[in-house]
Amino acid sequence: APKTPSLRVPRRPTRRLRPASIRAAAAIGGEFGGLAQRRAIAGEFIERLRNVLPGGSWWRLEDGEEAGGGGGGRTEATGATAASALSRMWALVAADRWVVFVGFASLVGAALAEIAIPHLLAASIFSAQNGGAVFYRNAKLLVVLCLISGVFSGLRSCCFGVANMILVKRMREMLFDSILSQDIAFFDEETVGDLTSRLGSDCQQVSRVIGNDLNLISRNLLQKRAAKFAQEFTASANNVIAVLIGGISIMAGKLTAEQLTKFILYAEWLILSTWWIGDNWSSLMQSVGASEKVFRLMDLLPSRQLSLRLQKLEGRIQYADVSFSYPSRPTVPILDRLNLALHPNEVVAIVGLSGSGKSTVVNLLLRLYEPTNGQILVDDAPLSELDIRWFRERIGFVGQEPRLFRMDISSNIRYGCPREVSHEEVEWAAKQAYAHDFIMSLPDGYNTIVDDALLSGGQKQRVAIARALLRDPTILVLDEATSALDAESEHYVKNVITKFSTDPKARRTVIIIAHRLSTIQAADRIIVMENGNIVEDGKHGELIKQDGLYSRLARRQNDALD
Ligand SMILES: Nc1ncnc2c1ncn2[C@@H]1O[C@H](COP(=O)(O)OP(=O)(O)OP(=O)(O)O)[C@@H](O)[C@H]1O
Repeated sequence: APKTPSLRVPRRPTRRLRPASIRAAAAIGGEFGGLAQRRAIAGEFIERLRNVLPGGSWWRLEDGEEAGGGGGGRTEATGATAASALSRMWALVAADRWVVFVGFASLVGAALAEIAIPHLLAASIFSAQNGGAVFYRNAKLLVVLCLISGVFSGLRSCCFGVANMILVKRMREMLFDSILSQDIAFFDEETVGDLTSRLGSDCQQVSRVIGNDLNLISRNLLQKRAAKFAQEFTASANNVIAVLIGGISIMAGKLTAEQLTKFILYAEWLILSTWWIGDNWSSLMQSVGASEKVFRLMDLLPSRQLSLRLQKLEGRIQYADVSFSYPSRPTVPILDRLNLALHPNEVVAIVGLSGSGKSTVVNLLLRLYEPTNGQILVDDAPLSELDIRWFRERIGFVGQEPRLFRMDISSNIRYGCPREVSHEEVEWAAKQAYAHDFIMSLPDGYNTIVDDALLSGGQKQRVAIARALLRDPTILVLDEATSALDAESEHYVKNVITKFSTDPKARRTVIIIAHRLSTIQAADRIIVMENGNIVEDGKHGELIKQDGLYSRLARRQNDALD
């Protein structure tokens, strides 16, 4: 339903800061300052005047600065940005432009019908005095016009409502697409609240442009024009500016009561239309302001991606003098000239105290971030030049807290696999990950619906390992859960890792970030990290003999178990 000023609650007086120009003038002082101050006060007076005139905001309940969608408050657009924002919105709905055209056609139809109503209303009332055919003819016409206006108004609201939904849907899809393709560093800086606000309230506010503002502005503009046009036909009513003068004119016989009534009805209409236009104009500008934030995010491109694809990935990885700081904390070095070489099919465990940089080493390999200095080579090709999608399809990653979706276990294991897989293959992967037995003990086996809450941490990790193995990745990264695994799960994870190093069919390059040293004793090599550097490198037995950090960590964990 159209918004009318009378529906609004009067705005409580807001505390306003004195404009900077007044404060500056006061600070300058003296005669020159006095002149500047007078000018600034005049400027403020004009601003207040504009505020109470049509389109001003004195009756609004919300405070300008405090209101608006989350993450940035309300922004009003200027004319130039409004034109470009409107043309982009038009591009989004252009494929379904017929809805907008039908909406505008109905708008014109409804406005023309409505504008004739006051004229006929007055004519009907006054012809009722005399009774007879004229009255009945006017009354019938009035009913027909009301019907036409009702049907067209309904069609207009419906079409603009549909156009509105199309705009919001397309905008949200494009924005969501753009958010998904951003670099991980983008998410370090943007808060979830801001992003959901862009997708939610900002898109909704933008959509008001078509569904509400443009629609009502056009309707009222049209009615203003039509009212003026109709007014010219109400003879001498044009010469009257007030009811009082009208009354006097009636008494003097210059004007009929019918003419005065028509004039009053049209005059009221004109005033209301003017208010509505002003009101909707400022709302339109706010919607366009919200659209700027949305379009800015939509236009944000992820970092440049290259498209080198190797004939076959063997799984040789080399970190050459890699230094790194997270973009959100550029002054804090996390890795400092790190050198590390992993051979194809090697099972390497990375251990170290919390915060030593283990996950960061893996984040760089997954290309979630780019090294600040140095480079990572994969099969001797710079990682930064590889087609990232192609490379990630060949990497399996099992995080510390794997996510399961609310669907059956079989679908959870298949999730993300780029090819069709049979049930036998799913079962094979589950057996490799030591998940088959516990899955079979569930009420519906592989068809049991699960989600994050229905399985233990160890079981979820084994389902995630099965998911990764089903894709048969050349490189597998396993970030072992830090939270306590039950003894049985720990035993199975240990078995999985042992299988990678001993079973020729299961071999691939494996990187395990380990927190329980008991699980990685069978690894081909153990890398020990401290403060972003590698401080020890060797097999379990060798490192224990070295009596360094690894052996201290191992002793500490044994003591904890005793
Ligand atoms: N996204 C990030 N932005 C800024 N700093 C980060 C980010 N992620 C990690 N860090 C910082 O980088 C350092 C190394 O973190 P990292 O996660 O690599 O350590 P870790 O050895 O894997 O630790 P844990 O064993 O606890 O998982 C820590 O000081 C951490 O605070």
